Amino acid sequence: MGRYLLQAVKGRTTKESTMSSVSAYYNGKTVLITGATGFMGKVLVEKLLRSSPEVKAVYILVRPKAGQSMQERVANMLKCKVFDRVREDCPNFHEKIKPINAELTQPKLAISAEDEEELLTRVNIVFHCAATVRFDEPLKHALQLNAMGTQRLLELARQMQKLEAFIHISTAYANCVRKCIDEIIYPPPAEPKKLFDLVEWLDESIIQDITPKLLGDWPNTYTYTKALSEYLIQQEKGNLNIAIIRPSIVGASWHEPFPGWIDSFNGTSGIFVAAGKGILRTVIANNEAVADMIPVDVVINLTLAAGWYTAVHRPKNMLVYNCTTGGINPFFWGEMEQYVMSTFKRNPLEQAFRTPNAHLTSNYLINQYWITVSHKAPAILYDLYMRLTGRKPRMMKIINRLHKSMMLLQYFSTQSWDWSSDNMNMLMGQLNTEDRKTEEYPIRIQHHPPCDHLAHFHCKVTDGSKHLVLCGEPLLQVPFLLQGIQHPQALKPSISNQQRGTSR
Ligand SMILES: CCCCCCCCCCCCCCCC(=O)SCCNC(=O)CCNC(=O)[C@H](O)C(C)(C)COP(=O)(O)OP(=O)(O)OC[C@H]1O[C@@H](n2cnc3c(N)ncnc32)[C@H](O)[C@@H]1OP(=O)(O)O
Ligand SMILES: NC(=O)C1=CN([C@@H]2O[C@H](COP(=O)(O)OP(=O)(O)OC[C@H]3O[C@@H](n4cnc5c(N)ncnc54)[C@H](OP(=O)(O)O)[C@@H]3O)[C@@H](O)[C@H]2O)C=CC1
Repeated sequence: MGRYLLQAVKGRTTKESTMSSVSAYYNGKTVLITGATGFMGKVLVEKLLRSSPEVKAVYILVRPKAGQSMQERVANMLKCKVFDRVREDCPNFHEKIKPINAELTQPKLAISAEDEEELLTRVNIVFHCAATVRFDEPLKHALQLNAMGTQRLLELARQMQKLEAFIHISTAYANCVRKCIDEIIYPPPAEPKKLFDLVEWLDESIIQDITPKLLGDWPNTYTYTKALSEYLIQQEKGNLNIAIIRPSIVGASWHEPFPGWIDSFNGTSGIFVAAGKGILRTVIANNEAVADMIPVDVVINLTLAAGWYTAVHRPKNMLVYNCTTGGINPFFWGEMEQYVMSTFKRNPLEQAFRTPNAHLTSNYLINQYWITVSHKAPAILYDLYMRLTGRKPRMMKIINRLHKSMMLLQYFSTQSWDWSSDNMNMLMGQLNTEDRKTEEYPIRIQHHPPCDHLAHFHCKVTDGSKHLVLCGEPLLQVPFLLQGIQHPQALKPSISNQQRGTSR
């Protein structure tokens, strides 16, 4: 093992090596992860523990939430199906995970002095995934978490005695006001410190009122605060070795730990579910615009590989990695519609409201027409039926929520962006022969026709905390869209639960 560690540390790429240099690098290291309870964080923790079983410790910053203590949350998280494979490979993997009570919006991240001391003396690599990804987050909270939280974490990282790399997860849409996005930090939408002062003393309602003015061309508080945090990192990184990863729309896993895992309705996932349930019939989108989706495991591979490269090669300048697919393997929303619809026709979901039949349109009036005819009218009738049969009406509520999310997403479904990917290509070149041979860290999808990889990552949605199972197979439980909807013409599942072979 020592030989591989040495090789990795020296950045050698010899043919004799029999282990991925990325995996070898993390063996023996102490890692700190924020956002580990989230969609991407879980996949990061899993891959790290599975591919580098000798990793020394993985500290995760976790807050108590929804009446659950930090310990309860972590115990629940580790039961998640995404950890099945690592559980099999290394049954004691949980012993490596060291949860730390933290709240990123609080001064000093609300970490106790004792825990802070432990982190400062031990951590070698930081992965910062925590963020609010809600598009409608009030500006004050989005700033406190995405921008100030990042600043606070940087402050902590600067004091870490053994830190080798700090990896920040941003988004490819942080600079979505530009059409061509290079792997550089652009000027921020506003001076972060001035904004922090402003939100400190201004009343919440006044901040809400002036938010559209402050956002300017930015479509939401999420992308705005992610742009600010990139700039803050550039300004305040000091001597730290930092890299920024910018994924586009992150979808279900391609291969790892198994195809199709997802546990979030963010990005396109919720829309696909609504379409598959037959509830969503019309979507504002441009057929010719690129649907830039990337599987979560590919993003995590790139993140870990970038961590290795940053720590071992210590590039002079901070590197930004655009983690996108459109430039390499473009797939368009029009193709997506056909692909998603044909998949649902072949593999109908359980208890669908109607037969799936969603269409994209870029015409606002046509969309409004179909919203009235195909969304609202059936919802009103269905809710009437529910009332008459003594049950609680809920379809209109679902439809309204769907419309709200479609409104927030349409900015991204009607435009295309060009992201350069030179750093991603460079990183691929840096991976040693063993990395390429074993494909342990595939960081881009280039040799598969688009539909091939979509077959995995769009149509397989499995388990997770939200009990989603949509593997080109029936959907089991989807909170809120499904519960209570027992339409007489509900589509029958194409295969049984036993055949499905999932844990739920
Ligand atoms: C056929 C072809 C299609 C083509 C289709 C094109 C679409 C084109 C998309 C472009 C996509 C760009 C993506 C940008 C790239 C990033 O950077 S992605 C990361 C960015 N963040 C996001 O995507 C988040 C967007 N979502 C939001 O901001 C908020 O969820 C919304 C939309 C404002 C809704 O807020 P809300 O009404 O308060 O609802 P929310 O609290 O989110 O959810 C309440 C409950 O409903 C559940 N739920 C939410 N949505 C759903 C759903 N759809 N189904 C079932 N349950 C749901 C939640 O899980 C939650 O359940 P519990 O946790 O309570 O059990
Ligand atoms: N999903 C996507 O499509 C994309 C995501 N990204 C970026 O990737 C990163 C991860 O996203 P994703 O996993 O999807 O997001 P999730 O919403 O699934 O996870 C967010 C994580 O941040 C944690 N968190 C939120 N608020 C706080 C807080 N106040 N203190 C401590 N921790 C907090 C959450 O913890 P808790 O469980 O306690 O809520 C959770 O672990 C984000 O930085 C996001 O911007 C970029 C592009 C696309």
